[in-house]
Amino acid sequence: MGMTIVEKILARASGKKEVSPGDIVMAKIDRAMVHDITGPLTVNTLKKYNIEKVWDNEKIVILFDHQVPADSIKAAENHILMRNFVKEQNIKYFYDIREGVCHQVLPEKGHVAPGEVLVGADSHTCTHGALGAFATGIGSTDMAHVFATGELWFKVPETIYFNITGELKPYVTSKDVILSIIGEVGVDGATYKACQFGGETVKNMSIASRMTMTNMAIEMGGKTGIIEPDEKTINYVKEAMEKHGTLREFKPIKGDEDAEFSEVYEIEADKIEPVFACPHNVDNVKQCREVAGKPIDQVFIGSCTNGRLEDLRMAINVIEKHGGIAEDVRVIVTPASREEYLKALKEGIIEKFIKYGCVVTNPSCSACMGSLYGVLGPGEVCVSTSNRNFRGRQGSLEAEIYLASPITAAACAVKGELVDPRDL
Ligand SMILES: CC(C)[C@H](C(=O)O)[C@@H](O)C(=O)O
Ligand code: SF4
Repeated sequence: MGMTIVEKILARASGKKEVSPGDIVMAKIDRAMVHDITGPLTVNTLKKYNIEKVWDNEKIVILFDHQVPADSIKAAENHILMRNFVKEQNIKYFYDIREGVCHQVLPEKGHVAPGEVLVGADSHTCTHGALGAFATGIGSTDMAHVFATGELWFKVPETIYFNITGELKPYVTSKDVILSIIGEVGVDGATYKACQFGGETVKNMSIASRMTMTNMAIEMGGKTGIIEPDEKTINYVKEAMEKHGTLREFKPIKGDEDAEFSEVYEIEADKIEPVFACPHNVDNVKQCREVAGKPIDQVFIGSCTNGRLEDLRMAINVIEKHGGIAEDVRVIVTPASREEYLKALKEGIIEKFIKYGCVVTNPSCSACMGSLYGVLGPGEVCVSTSNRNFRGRQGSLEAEIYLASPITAAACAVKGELVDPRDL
């Protein structure tokens, strides 16, 4: 019987010829990542078990993104603890407060390659599956095991295949595709499954748009999101590695022709409309026109879902076309990384955001989870390009978050209310 890409990656990483869903395997880890919030727990667990040396100081990536620059004494203490650990263990890849969100920084610096196994102490590690790796979020204590041994056990997941064909309509983006999928599947409809996205629509997407899709696999319970590597993937990865001195050999893997999926969804791209995930669940997905007209207080354009150059471009185009943002709406723009920020700066995008009265912040998780700034007060309504809209996610339990694409979010910023970008 044929194997899916995920099965083949896990088989190779555990030294087996064949694996099937449900098998327990011990896999070798190619890259392991912790950030400023999850790292301290991993380090303290290592200390508790008297582990003196990590398994490989060149395969661990440590990065600060959630609370940067430190916004509290607690955050500053976490940073100190992690900086000390980096020195003590001679960790080769350490990115202090300046680089941006882990799920953009790792791919762009060449830390993710097709066919590899990547674990991160962050639930959106599934993002990296857009590059054809098996990538998944794990807990900080499991991460301590990885830091100590370079291995971790996995139950081989079943795979759901989303076959997406046809062309997306104008004003519809990969964010609308993934939100629509989650609306159909439900927040727990893919629990512990690998969510594989394919078809000509995905093939035509940029790597950034693909990352938006795999990023949100966890929002339907997925163990990972994955897209088979193609020429675009290989070029992206090689370029990133060459640019940052992380060049290494990697062997891309694709699924077998006769691989078995637990479910297959056929999705027609031209039927997808601009949508919002409405409060307070990611699967509460409605067409923009169904909820249009509600006044809003804040718009957040950023995060590991939609803070990349193409997202910033899409947003500024809408704002510029309509001559600016509504007077009483706060718009927070956060590039996902320093590199994306610099590119946007060179293109003049940042200057335009500032000119129109948007607040442009340093690359970070920013307002995404209310852990840094852009916190919402009671009764406030926010349109966000991020990936979670749970009660209290960005501050007050009485605030409301509508998730949307950068085009839709920008349209709402222009109008000062929920709107379908085609109706501006
Ligand atoms: C802080 C971190 C553990 C958390 C996660 O794992 O996802 C955060 O990034 C989030 O998006 O909620
Ligand atoms: S940007 Fe948001 S979703 Fe992504 S890692 Fe940061 S807090 Fe988590």
